[in-house]
Amino acid sequence: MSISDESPEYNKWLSFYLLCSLSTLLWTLYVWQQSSRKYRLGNKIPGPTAVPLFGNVLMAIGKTPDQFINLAMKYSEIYGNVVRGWFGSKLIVFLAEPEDVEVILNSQVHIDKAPEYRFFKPWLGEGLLISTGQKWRSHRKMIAPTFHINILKSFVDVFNQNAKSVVDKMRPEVGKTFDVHDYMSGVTVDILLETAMGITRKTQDESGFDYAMAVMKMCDIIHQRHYKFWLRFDSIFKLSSVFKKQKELLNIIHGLTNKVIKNKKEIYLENKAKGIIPPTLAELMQAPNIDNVLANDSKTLSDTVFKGYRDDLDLNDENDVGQKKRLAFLDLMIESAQNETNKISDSEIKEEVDTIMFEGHDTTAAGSSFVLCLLGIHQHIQDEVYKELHEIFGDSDRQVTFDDTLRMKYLERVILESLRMYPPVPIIARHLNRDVKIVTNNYLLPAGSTVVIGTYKLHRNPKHYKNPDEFNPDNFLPENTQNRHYYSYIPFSAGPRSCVGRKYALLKLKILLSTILRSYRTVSDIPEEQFSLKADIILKRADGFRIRIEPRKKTTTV
Ligand code: HEM
Repeated sequence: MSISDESPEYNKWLSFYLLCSLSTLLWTLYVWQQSSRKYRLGNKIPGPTAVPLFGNVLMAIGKTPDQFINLAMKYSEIYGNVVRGWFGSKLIVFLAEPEDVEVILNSQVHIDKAPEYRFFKPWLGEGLLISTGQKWRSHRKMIAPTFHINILKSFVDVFNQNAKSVVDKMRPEVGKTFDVHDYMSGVTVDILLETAMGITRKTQDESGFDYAMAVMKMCDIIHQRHYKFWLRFDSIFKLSSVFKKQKELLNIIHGLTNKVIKNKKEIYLENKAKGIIPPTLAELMQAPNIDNVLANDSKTLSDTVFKGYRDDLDLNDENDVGQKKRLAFLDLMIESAQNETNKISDSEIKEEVDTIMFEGHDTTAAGSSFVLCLLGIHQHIQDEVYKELHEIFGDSDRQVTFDDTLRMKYLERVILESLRMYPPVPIIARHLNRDVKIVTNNYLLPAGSTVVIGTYKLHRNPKHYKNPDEFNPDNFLPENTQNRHYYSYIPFSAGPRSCVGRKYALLKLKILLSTILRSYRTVSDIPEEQFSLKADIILKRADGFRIRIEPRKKTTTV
């Protein structure tokens, strides 16, 4: 009996053979893959069982941001502080041991960001956060000095005015339960518009508000591209409604940055023609005396905490040349481009301003919101903070000075501890261009893999913090920090690519929080065990930062 090539029997056999051939092909591919160097090295590291071709990617699909955090925590409980995962054929290694983290972050070689940062590219271009190589080096060298302590001191007034304004805005909330992040986010953008772009409250029109909203929504889109697996593919993303939304938002964001840069440049040139020239970056960097370091009593607690990975920010401050007129970061960049100290084009300036606006926004908004919630829970710690503030200010409601911030030692410990337990940037990711050997078990991580540093997990290592899940500002008493591994505390990352805004952020947080806490007591009825966290690029509470505020006793103006 013959089987005709039209018959159902023939089709059945054909399908069977095709399926067998495909399975054999996939199996051979899988076996070949597994024997490759990358797989051999990767599979030495513990991690969940991977499915052929997909690796571990299927377990992440469909997870919401808070479920994703829980999953990551579950695997770190099972496999420890070095865990591998396969994203298809891509090796991802999660690190949470300070010794291993130091190998990566302290290196001048492993400075490339992971491919996921490309989602920021349409917004931030080749700004400091994502650029690499020579471009990153030269821009970092140019931008780090704009965060010089003298420039920061000149922002104290802006921080104070905005802190006062948010206290006023929060007044109608007295006695109610509300999400304090809304307020922290708003005030942070206002401060950034002023300090990064030089747009003051008076000169801000509707576009400032639209810009702030657009920044917040763009963060959300980038986050969606991280956890909605299909949106990772540019071809699919470009067909989605999210892409259309992104285009609209970028028009708003880039529209304002371009407009401001254009105006500022025109003003600079007009002034220059009149002989009015602002102080130059070069002036700031030309220290009359290299030994003129900041006196010890003007060093903050965090200067000590972060001294282990001394970065270019410290070098800046040693070149202290006295207080200067206030200039926004943008003014400084325009000035340095115009006087040809630095080669930077208008579009590169735009990328750097957009980067600062992004990096400086939700990080501090989330950081300050966590502090207010934690103090709302731990009333005895809030009492200590208030006692310290009362010692500094008495009953006066005068503005905070830079020197006052140096005296806020306990508040600083509270901020550092809050950043330990709830680091606004919960993961830092790098792409490895070369093999690297880490300390744990001498594992060799092959070039081409992605390293993910889990700040959240690292900061809760019982080897370095006695009761890691307990909110205890005393973790930052000098006697407790001096023998701790420096890389066990990296809320601002560390090494050459550390956060350039660290000192700015800490100064702003102290002024903002002290002003709020002098006016209100915060109260929270939700204990930390019930916080529902989500890594929305920035770590936040999925359940909202809900607190109540009660007015402090009436103060008298001096
Ligand atoms: C509590 C507040 C902040 C936290 C926790 C924080 C944390 C971080 C972290 C962890 C990184 C490294 C990111 C990575 O490698 O993926 C970073 C980079 C950066 N941050 Fe911050 N940041 C804060 C505030 C700020 C502020 C206020 C600014 C600017 C005004 C700023 C500007 C930057 C910039 C430009 C970079 C890129 C630096 C480079 O790659 O050279 N940050 N920040």
